[in-house]
Amino acid sequence: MTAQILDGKATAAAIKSELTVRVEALKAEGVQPGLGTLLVGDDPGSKWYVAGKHRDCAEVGIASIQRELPATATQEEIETVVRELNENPECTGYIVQLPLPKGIDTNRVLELMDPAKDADGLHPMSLGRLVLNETGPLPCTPNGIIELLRRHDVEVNGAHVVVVGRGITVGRSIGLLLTRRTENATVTLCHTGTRDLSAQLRQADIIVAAAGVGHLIKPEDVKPGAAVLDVGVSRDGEGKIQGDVDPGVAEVAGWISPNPGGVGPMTRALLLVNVVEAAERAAGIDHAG
Ligand SMILES: Nc1nc(=O)c2c([nH]1)NC[C@@H]1CN(c3ccc(C(=O)N[C@@H](CCC(=O)O)C(=O)O)cc3)C=[N+]21
Repeated sequence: MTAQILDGKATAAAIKSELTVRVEALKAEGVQPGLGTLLVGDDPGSKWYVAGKHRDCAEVGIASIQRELPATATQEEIETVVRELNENPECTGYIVQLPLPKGIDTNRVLELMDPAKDADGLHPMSLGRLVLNETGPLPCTPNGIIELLRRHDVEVNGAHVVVVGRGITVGRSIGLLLTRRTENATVTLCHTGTRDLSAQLRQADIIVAAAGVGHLIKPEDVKPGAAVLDVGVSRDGEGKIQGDVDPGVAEVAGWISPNPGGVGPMTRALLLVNVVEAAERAAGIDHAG
């Protein structure tokens, strides 16, 4: 058996074409959504991601507001740009590209952001709202994973999802989405302290691999027919990017997300969703959909 593909690239394209329609509707109401990005330093990877986000914006009609600071920027200089973006009416949502340089208090920067403009869904206010079942921006990668499953008709309701990794952007937050009554999954959160990871994984109907450990998930860990989502990014001995899922898993799983081409494009698409929804909320348009 070879797993069916959870095609993130195609699904992200479909979401983007739906967003184009919503952006047109906003423009008809006189609202122009705009995504701001703050990039500090000159890490080539971060530059590339940020450029990709602005390319996505152009595709769906969202304006781009780009702010850059050198790697030597101080906490105060970064916070000044955050305040400017908070007040800039052209910026309806924004992200501070992570990680910030060493020595910068990241949480202090993020807490300074206007929660109404949080495009990542990772502001403490947004995460708090998620815990409290209130509407607000959702974390992009978890939301992208759920949307990817939904659009491929993979049953989440009643499923046992085993998540590997306790990072803020994926591991810690995805359980909050999956256990809402609308998703209705049962979630086990595993991490490096989990005693018998293989035993946990073998119970899973759906595996979310977000540990950042190359090829951590082996074919023998996977229940035949399970859906496996590869979120991980790490480098092998030769510096080549690899996912958390061993290629052999495709022979056992029922569904697999390629990496690249799976969760990454979905993260970017759901960022755009957050920008459009924030602009809709600000304009008093109700499109929770
Ligand atoms: N405030 C903030 N928000 C983020 O969302 C954020 C961040 N900081 N810092 C860095 C990480 C990383 N990240 C990626 C998103 C999409 C792809 C993506 O689309 N990757 C493509 C291909 C990448 C390639 O070919 O190199 C894919 O998986 O198919 C990758 C990485 C968002 N991040």
